[in-house]
Amino acid sequence: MTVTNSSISILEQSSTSEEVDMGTFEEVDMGGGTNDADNSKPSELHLRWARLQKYVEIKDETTTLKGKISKVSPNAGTRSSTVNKVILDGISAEAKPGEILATMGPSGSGKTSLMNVLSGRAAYQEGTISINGKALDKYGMKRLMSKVAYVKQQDVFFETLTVTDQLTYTAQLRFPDDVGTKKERNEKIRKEVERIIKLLRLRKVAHSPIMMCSGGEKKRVNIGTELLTDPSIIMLDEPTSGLDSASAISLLNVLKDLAKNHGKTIITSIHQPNSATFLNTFDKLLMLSDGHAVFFGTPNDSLPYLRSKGYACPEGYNAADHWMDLLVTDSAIEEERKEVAKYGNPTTDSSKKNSESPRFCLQKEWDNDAIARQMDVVDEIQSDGGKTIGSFEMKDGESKYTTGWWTQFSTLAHRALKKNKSNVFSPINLVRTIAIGIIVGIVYLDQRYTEKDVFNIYAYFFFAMLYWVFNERVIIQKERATASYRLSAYFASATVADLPVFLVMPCIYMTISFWMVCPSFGFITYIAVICIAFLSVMAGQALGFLIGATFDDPKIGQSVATVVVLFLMLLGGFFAKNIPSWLSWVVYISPFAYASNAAMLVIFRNPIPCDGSGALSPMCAVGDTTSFIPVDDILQSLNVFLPLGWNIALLLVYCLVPRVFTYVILRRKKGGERE
Ligand SMILES: Nc1ncnc2c1ncn2[C@@H]1O[C@H](COP(=O)(O)OP(=O)(O)OP(=O)(O)O)[C@@H](O)[C@H]1O
Repeated sequence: MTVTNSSISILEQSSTSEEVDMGTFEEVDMGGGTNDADNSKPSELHLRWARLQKYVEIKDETTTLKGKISKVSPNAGTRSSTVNKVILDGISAEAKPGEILATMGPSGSGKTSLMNVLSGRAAYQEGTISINGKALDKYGMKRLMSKVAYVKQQDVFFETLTVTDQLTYTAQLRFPDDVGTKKERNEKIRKEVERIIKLLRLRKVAHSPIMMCSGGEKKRVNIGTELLTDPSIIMLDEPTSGLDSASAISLLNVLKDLAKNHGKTIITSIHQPNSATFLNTFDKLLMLSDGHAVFFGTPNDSLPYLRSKGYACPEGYNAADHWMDLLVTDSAIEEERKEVAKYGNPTTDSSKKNSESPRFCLQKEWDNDAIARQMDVVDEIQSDGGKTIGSFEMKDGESKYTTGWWTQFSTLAHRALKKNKSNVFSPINLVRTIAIGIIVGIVYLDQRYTEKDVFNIYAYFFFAMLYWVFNERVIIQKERATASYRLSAYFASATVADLPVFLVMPCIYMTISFWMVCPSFGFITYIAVICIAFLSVMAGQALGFLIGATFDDPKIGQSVATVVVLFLMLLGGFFAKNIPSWLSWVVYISPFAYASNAAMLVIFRNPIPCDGSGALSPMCAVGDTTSFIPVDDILQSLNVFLPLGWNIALLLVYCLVPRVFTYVILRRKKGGERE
């Protein structure tokens, strides 16, 4: 059994662009009409969006607090206690191949939301997104998702893998299976990984574990992972956050190189760059405030624009800082604005002050319609499920995965085993396991197959079955969003790769303690007991998976696991001799019970000789050294139920059923990821 008390954690990996199909960009329909993209290379994608509107329904707490029954939702037109919170309000702009578009704005202005929508990872309610002049419908958006590399804010890595390993495993998952023989495929992957390492200047750390890399290097590894599929559009959510200025500049230079020399379309959100970066690195700037666009154009043009609105940037002042100063509203002014909105007195001082707030002025002044008209697509909107949108087409029956199940499974299992190796077989883990084996061995040293040792033997084996429950970790890494592999392959690989974690250490522990505690029981009993311990461990692992998958918050998962395991353990046999009858059913759902039943059935196969101690009186009288206790009596006194086969079968059920439920839960969660 292996439900942990140390950590049940669910890690979310933001491997969001792992669905990329290799080599399909050539097929992109360039679209017709007058777009700049007409002159672009086949692999280049010109992304435009017009009048993008996104809102989410939120509970109107003021309504609830005041006890109102309902409130009219502004857009839905129905009576309800929810209101629509506008996240993006009619945003229009474009990102061209060879250019870097920077989105800037205060925290909460909608930068991440915009990128989520543009990459196809979040829904939007109104507006048009087009690629090379073709508007995308729902299916086109889905396919767009596979063409965009999306580097999220947080770096998510298997920290113990080296940079080269991380890139190689990702490439193995994404390169199509049918690019020649296995050797040719591996050679291609090796070359591609080398290319990325060179491109992102990662040579120095190519063979270092990721955890040893600096923040800037980690970001570059993250970008490199996304670049493996040679995407045409690269979106980055605040790639420079947490980096010192030298690393930030170096990273931005890499992006510049990708845009200028490799024709990538790059969209990046950024927090207050320095003046030189602001003016010289970005080709276009989209300034957002409260979900509104307040400027779109070149960073250089943004300064005359501000001047024309009466907000000229002071001489020598960082232009990006100036923008932010204008858009970040003083909270006192914001409070007053709310007051005015609530009680409505347009002649008060506060409303006057509010109308003078640069933030609201800039929101009002920006001519959204003019930009939207420029961004409107030339071709009529496609309404055929995206089938005519070049490479966004997905033929009937075509798999969205570029690799087969077995490639996915073996790569993921290999990766996870490598990752586990350094964690699990650390010297400290080995020493701990050996030490515990020896201590338990000393405590129960040299038990004999006689009356007085029956209880000790029972205690030793029960402890052996449950010890690992409280010592191993259950980690389910939910690599959610889209992935370049099937959930089933991932799940199977996670189970297999965790086996060394769950089996090798218990095996070492059992080997040491068994031969110290009961050497006279023989090799067959040793093997049988180890097999039962494995089943017990796997049943516990399954239970841990299930709890881990059910609760997104690892802390909640951990707490639930502790309670569940304690409950099943306490009522699972050894500790529960006179439990109330209304709780007696618990023993039938406790895998501990089946595991210890099976172990007892394997150990106590022959009648037990009485040794005169009277330990099991009245089965053996004091001084009686000639009688034997029948096996059935011993088993009955230890509350063992069901024959060996049944106990093993039920343990197997325990190993399988929670895994099936875990798979279903992960599947449902994965499905619900997109809005
Ligand atoms: N699903 C949602 N439900 C409710 N509000 C949301 C949802 N998604 C985004 N928001 C809100 O929309 C606004 C914009 O969020 P977003 O994450 O896009 O901002 P941001 O500009 O990227 O901020 P930051 O710079 O802090 O990352 C925020 O007020 C956020 O709370």
